Amino acid sequence: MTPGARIAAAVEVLDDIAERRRPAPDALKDWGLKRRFAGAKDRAAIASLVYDTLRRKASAQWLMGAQTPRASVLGMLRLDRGLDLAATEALFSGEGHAPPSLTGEERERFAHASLDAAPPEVAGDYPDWLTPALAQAFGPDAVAELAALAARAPIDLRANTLKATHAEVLADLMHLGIAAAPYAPEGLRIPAPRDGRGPSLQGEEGFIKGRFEVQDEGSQLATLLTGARPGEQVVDLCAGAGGKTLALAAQMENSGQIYATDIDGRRLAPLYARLERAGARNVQVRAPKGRWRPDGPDPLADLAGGIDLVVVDAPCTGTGTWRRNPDAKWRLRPGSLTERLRDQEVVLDRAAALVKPGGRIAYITCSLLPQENEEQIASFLARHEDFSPAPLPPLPGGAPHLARPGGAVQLTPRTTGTDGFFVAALVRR
Ligand SMILES: C[S@@+](CC[C@H](N)C(=O)[O-])C[C@H]1O[C@@H](n2cnc3c(N)ncnc32)[C@H](O)[C@@H]1O
Repeated sequence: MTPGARIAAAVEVLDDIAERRRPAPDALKDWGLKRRFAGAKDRAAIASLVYDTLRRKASAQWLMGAQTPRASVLGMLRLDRGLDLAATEALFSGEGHAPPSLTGEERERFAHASLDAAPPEVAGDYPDWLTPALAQAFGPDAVAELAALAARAPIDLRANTLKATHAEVLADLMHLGIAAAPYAPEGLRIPAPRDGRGPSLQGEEGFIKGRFEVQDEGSQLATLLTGARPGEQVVDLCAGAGGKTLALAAQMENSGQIYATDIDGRRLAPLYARLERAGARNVQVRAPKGRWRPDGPDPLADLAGGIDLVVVDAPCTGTGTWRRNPDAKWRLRPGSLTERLRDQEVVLDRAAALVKPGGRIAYITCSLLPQENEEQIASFLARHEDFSPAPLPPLPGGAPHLARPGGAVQLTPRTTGTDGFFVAALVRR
């Protein structure tokens, strides 16, 4: 496909996403199924155009003065890819499968419009209903924080110390331009690929042998902040596919016991093979039969009141991961925030019943919203008088972060260079 034809394809996929309110991966998959002629490089280039456009959707549309997918792509080419008018006109040539040529107005706006007078939600590329929450979280830095969340993320890996040292994984993957991650001791980083197409890590021998996992540095730091120690009895209450379970197993040096569960047993399915590959031997998967309900059978019933540490990697809006999932920011609705807030209350109350006196809860979200973070903790403390805020272990390498009430921390792309994570610790007196 020519570069122009790839642009036309991206506009078509964005049209589908806008008109049918479809998730970007589904729209891209459908497009690919109907266009078998497109090769892997074409598909990757189109996906990268689509995701980059979604990252900058509000500012691109403002710049071009129109709310169409075509305007969004044009604005993104200038704001994100830094293309000039001549290069853009060469792509929008109107020839073959390329999109139609620029109109006079498009040419004018592309060359001269600016974001100088753009409101915060446009300059920061986020849905306007979140303005009050983000202003509460970041004050005058809200736009800068959200702009950093609209950039492409690097690919982060974690050396699995149950199988290999950090230095060994680094040496194994030198051909990918990898370097040590800035803060997480076992972290490694491949810079954000320019064309959005990362290396195929799943084919690396080191991955197949479990010597490393793909995991954002923020997620690695959050796991360290749980303070899980070798020999402890730990519940990973929202284990999902087990990203943090695997990191916890390595942090605990395969000793003590981790009980991994989730409300939805199906989500735990990939965990069995991942544990095997990673050589994690201190994990028991306790899958519920069907979906766990507060009034149904509890796969953790025998553990009540006896656990040193319950890790609550809570269901949340995922606002902190918008770099990797830009589609999600335009799909998020106030109703889903309300639902997540209710889920978080349920998991936290479930965690409280498992902790022994003197034991802890580590509460983690990948959200930037105070309602899901410090406010959720404040409301938990009001419901559970036997718990108090506890200090977190120091962040490795003096990783910069934002301080939150009760010693909690907020990591952000702008401050820490990671996905946005919130971590708080609570101790049962
Ligand atoms: C942020 S994800 C977990 C990600 C996972 N820990 C990882 O690191 O890969 C949150 C998980 O919480 C689960 N969840 C939601 N409500 C729950 C509940 N009441 N009890 C346990 N798990 C719950 C969801 O099914 C989802 O898998």
